[in-house]
Amino acid sequence: MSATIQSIEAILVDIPTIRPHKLSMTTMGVQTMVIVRMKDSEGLEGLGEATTIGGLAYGPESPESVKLTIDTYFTPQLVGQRADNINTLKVMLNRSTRGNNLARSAIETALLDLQGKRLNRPVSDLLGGAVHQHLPVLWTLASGDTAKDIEEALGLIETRRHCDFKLKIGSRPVLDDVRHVAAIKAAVGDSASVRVDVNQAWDEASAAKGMAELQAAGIDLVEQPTPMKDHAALVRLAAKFHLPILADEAVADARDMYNLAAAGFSGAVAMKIAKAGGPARALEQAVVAQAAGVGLYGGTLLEGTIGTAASLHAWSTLETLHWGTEMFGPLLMKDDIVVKPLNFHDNGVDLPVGPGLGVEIDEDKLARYRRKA
Ligand SMILES: O=C(O)C[C@H]1C=CC(=O)O1
Ligand SMILES: [Mn+2]
Repeated sequence: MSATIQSIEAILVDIPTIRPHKLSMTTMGVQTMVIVRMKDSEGLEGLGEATTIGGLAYGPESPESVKLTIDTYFTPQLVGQRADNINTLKVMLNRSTRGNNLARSAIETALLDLQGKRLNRPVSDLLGGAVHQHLPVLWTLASGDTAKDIEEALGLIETRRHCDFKLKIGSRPVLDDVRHVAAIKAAVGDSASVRVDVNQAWDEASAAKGMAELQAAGIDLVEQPTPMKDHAALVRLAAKFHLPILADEAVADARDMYNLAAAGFSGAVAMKIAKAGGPARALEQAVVAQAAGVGLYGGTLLEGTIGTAASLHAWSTLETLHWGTEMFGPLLMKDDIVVKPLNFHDNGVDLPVGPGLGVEIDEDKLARYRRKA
């Protein structure tokens, strides 16, 4: 008799950030995680996580809506079902519900963790096996202050915690942003790769102006300069500049990747388990990108350790991550809710070991940070 799903709990957890994190659409002082605890009839527990950025500032799902989707729509369908056939469960949810990929990702992650624990194998094995045990991780500079960003970057280079940086821009006039970026690039030098994320803030003309200046300043990559739905602008900008573009909000899943590549886009894509609807679904997108010659990058929605570990298991199965990863989410938070944090060293992070995700909840910490009302 196979184990069945007995209960699913979706818990809102609020953890302050180590400093204000300033993006084009909001400034974060706290990160909210939706932690999923899925129990089966044999007493095993699968963990999942969904995050977004700034409530509804980033996209159409909020932490609160993710919890509601899971509690009201997913849980009643999943409880009582066999836990071990993940594909059948995903087909069931796909037929009865649409969108809500953040909630879907937390559920797929919890199912994979449960399956891994049942089989005594890491999640990466369930996804075909890890090619890498240590993955490169960049850091995002987003204090909003050029001098503070430079100090932060030099400290991280010194301790070999990170050697590459992504700068969040787009909230100031284009040329002010360019000055900020160029000053940081000059301070960190040639050995550090410096990229920018505009989070859709520019129109096409501003993007053309900004990209010309950023190319001259030695910037390596420009992430989502223009609005997500304007695929044509991304294609035109990619054709105009040597400076490559990283598509983020424009590409959630394999279908989006196909559409953008078919429209003539060249560059790279930020894969995120949250956007795609789970670690396995993010890897479907990777296959399309690889076939189209689009470079791969392991992206984050600033997940805590559970979501970051799930992403790492997925990215570890890929031979080449052309632009590395940004799986630093847990380091942006003041505290963690797991017993053993991830091991960040040598400009990267180790893939966690052990069955499932290889992550265990610290019950005291969870009790402290879970939302009370
Ligand atoms: O890429 C994004 O838009 C989201 C995120 C990733 C790193 C970071 O600082 O913000
Ligand atoms: Mn981005």
